[in-house]
Amino acid sequence: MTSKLEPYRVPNTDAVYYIADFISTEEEAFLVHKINESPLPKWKQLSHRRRAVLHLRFMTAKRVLIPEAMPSFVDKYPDIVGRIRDTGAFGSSPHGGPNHILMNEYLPGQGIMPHEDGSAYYPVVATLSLGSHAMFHYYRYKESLSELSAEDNADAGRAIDMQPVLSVLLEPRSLVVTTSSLYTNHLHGIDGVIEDILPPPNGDSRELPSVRIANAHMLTCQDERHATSHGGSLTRGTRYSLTCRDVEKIAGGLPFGKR
Ligand SMILES: O=C(O)CCC(=O)C(=O)O
Ligand SMILES: [Fe+2]
Repeated sequence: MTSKLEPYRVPNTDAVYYIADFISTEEEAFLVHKINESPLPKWKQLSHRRRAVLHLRFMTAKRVLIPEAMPSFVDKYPDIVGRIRDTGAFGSSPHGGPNHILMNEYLPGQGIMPHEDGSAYYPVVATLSLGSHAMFHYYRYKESLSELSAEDNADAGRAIDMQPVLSVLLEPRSLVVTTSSLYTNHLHGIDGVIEDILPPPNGDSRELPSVRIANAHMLTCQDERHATSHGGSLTRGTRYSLTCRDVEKIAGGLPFGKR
């Protein structure tokens, strides 16, 4: 990854970068307003939450991108796409920056099951959080078949080790960049809870989930800093995430080329 991102590298990994205050509170308020204004057909109701393929640029069922103009609230004011491009996160990707953005809405209590983002994208995702924090966990698969229980085998999927390999607290207005092995052979997810409980760092955490926040020292919001340094709980509000990726194949064979 580029040297520009290096100061934002989350300790204990070489694959995740955390940038607090990637946008201002004014920009956040503007974006949330724009998101809520976006026409309803753009929203898709998933089983647990709404996702708007604010498709900025559209992807077909065959996972090929059809060029479409992005709404101005992601590439003019605020110029999220340009700012992400400037971080160098997509410096080696086919189009040098994100060309596709999926937007998720999470009400308190809603989350996203551990999953992989898949191979249609270049293996970098930059996620902007708006409105509320989220506790974001990365998971690995269990290694060998012998570790699989009969139940796991019946499921025919690979068993997931539910002890996260890395947990980061995503503050509102922050950008988290996931790259390389944490993109390609790990999973990620957010628990569907109404509050995140953080144990006191050196206290007795036997009765509490032992979550170690890898980016605790990088946080800038008062409540998040307090909860991670002293223990406590953080109540979820409505959160929007803009997940920005580079779709490798573009319909019509017209390469975008780097801007
Ligand atoms: O909301 C987030 O931060 C994660 C969303 C996600 O993993 C996805 O859309 O693939
Ligand atoms: Fe994802």
